[in-house]
Amino acid sequence: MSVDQTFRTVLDSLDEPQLIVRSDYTIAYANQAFRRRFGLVDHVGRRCHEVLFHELQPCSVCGEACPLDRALVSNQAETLLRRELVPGGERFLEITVTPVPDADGTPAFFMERVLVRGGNTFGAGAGIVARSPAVRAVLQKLSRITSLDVPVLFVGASGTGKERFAKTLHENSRRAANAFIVMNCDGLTEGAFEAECLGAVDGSGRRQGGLAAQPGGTLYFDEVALLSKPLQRRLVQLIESGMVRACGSAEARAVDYRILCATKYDLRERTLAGAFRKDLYYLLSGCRVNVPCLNDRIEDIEELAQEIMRTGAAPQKPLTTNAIDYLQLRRWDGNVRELEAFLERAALFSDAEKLDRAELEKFEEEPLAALSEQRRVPVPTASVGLDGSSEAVPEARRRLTATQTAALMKALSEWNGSKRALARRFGISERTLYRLLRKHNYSERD
Ligand SMILES: Nc1ncnc2c1ncn2[C@@H]1O[C@H](COP(=O)(O)OP(=O)(O)OP(=O)(O)O)[C@@H](O)[C@H]1O
Repeated sequence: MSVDQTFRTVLDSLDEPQLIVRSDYTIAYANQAFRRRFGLVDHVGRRCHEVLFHELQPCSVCGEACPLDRALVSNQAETLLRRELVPGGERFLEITVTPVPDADGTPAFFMERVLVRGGNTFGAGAGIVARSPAVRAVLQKLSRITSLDVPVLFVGASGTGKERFAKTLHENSRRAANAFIVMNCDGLTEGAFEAECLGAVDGSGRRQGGLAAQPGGTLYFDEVALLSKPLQRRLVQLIESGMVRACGSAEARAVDYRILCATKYDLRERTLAGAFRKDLYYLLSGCRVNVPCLNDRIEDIEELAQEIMRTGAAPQKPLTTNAIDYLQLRRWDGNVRELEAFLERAALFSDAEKLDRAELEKFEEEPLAALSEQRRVPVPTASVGLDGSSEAVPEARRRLTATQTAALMKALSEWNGSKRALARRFGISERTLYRLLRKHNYSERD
């Protein structure tokens, strides 16, 4: 059964997410509302349980009731409410499956309407992609601390989404209606800090505006590791007392802001080296949220890619299944920001109507990771608290996951270039590549 253009147009005009599904659960069509709501591009041929619940087996095999199975037997519409645990809470999917009979009365296909009902979902509606366990764990952690006013330290490599998660925390907190202010700590002067917090000095020597005048928001210190020593002291005062005092003034003013900080550096190392105040380290490290590298959350890549296509500045172009496979197997040492830049470059400059793997490969650049490795740029490593406790800080890992290794072995059979170029493409050293080849008994004949 194929879905003709007129039928597609009708389905796309509906506001409710609808799938057209065959009795073997494969999707013949997903309307625009569905694709928008569940973030799908290449859906045709995939099965509804994969798309909705990320299950490889049909729901009934996984011990869940299936409205399609029921509709097959009853030959009438069947509705089911399915509870799902999602980051920070739960949600309910109301699924109604309606058989559409052919001329002899047997179901030719099924219409499957999927509505998201109620539930309390942290980050819902904020466009946060959280299919991977790693990001779900982050949202879970954030949901626990959203109502507290404690300072939070976001730790993760550049481009992983520290600011995005911090903003989501703000938007889910009681401070959501007030400002979310970003302070860039790199090169921040005491004067600029005071002006931001207490307002600018007017002609009569009085301070006007500033955060003290618009209380109740969230203050995000971007790259807190680079804050100067005098400002570190003032940040300690701000966290401990909620007050800021202008230099040379006896008067302190309350700055009612929740403090969030972020860094890609190992703060413990900086503290041990004397570059970061111990008291500030302890104030911040109590509530630390590690934001994982994109290489450690490949389950998110498909939806992120679609989100980027949908919201980016470049013209929206569909990504084929092999393009998604490629994005999932490639390394992203520049994290989500690199994915955004790569897809926007391809969407902007490609002449093709849709982007497949071959088209994407045309827009590859020399991986920065290879260059930075040559220059020995330090990357954040595992962090151990001053008290001896340890927590893994995301880092650009040099090891491939099992899926990536399998992909590499597959890519090798089609690869025309040098081993060196292949190793670079996968972000590993040539030595690691040869070690993997030996491990997998790969010979040139293969
Ligand atoms: N889970 C996610 N869902 C949707 N978008 C995401 C997600 N994670 C990251 N992003 C996007 O990735 C981009 C980079 O995020 P962001 O600027 O917050 O990174 P960062 O870690 O603060 O980077 P830097 O340390 O360089 O300041 C943003 O466009 C952000 O919206």
